[in-house]
Amino acid sequence: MKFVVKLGGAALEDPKLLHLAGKALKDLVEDGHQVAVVHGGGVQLTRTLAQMGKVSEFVSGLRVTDAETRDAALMVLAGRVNKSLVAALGQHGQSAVGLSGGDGHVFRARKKITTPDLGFVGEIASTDPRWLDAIWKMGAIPVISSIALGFDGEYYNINADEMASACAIATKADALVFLTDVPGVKGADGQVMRWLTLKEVPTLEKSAVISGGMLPKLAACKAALTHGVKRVRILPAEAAASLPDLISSRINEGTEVMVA
Ligand SMILES: Nc1ncnc2c1ncn2[C@@H]1O[C@H](COP(=O)(O)OP(=O)(O)O)[C@@H](O)[C@H]1O
Ligand SMILES: CC(=O)N[C@@H](CCC(=O)OP(=O)(O)O)C(=O)O
Repeated sequence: MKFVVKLGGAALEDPKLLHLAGKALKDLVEDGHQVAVVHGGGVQLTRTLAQMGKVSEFVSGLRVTDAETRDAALMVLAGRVNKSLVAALGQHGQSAVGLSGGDGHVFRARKKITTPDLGFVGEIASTDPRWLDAIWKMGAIPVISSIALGFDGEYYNINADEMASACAIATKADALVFLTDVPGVKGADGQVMRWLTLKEVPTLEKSAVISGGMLPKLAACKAALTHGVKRVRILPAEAAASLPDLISSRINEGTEVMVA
């Protein structure tokens, strides 16, 4: 099976979770699966920006990104966070190749047109997954940061959930899993929903049961499901070890997002 696993910044903060996730990813590869990792790093970027004296501002879960913020995103996401993840996989004896969307033109971006304007925030305009195939042929895991190269020569900051769904669609993945810092999507009663259909999402958004970072995540789930990705799950990073159980549907953690 082909898995795209998205690792959120909050999960990457905790060395124990990183260790757990790294082991689970290596086990999947050992079992003969193809695995691509797309990572975030929002928390880490916010921290670096604060050190630079910049306050982070988000609109519907997306960071307002001026040129200085975009350059910091390159430094933090494509740099420190990406390389740390490659190193963590290496500690498990799993080789990994770090790249951002610009490398090999795997992901090209265009500016996201929004009101208000978000600056250098992009969306994926085209993909070329051949480099990912080459990395898989070598038995390695591609580790992809959420930066993509525009046709105007500028790098764009892409929400990592959106990048993960673009990756799952481009590679025709069987499953897209979001490893995150919450036990799943919580409903109006505060309980984790074991299943969530796309039809239910707009009502939950209108009543603000779903907000913040969960908005782009569910938009990414929808994009993947409507473009042929069969399994989409939001999973607490603590449950990373149960990733292989996803294949047999024996998994009892997180929220399975479904078309209907
Ligand atoms: N209904 C909901 N259920 C769970 N989390 C929610 C919900 N609505 C908003 N959230 C927020 O979404 C966040 C997860 O998104 P995000 O911070 O972007 O995670 P990640 O870094 O893994 O992408 C949670 O920490 C939580 O604050
Ligand atoms: C446009 C936009 O908002 N990009 C995100 C990219 C990182 C990300 O998405 O990280 P998490 O998955 O850890 O939240 C940002 O700047 O925070």
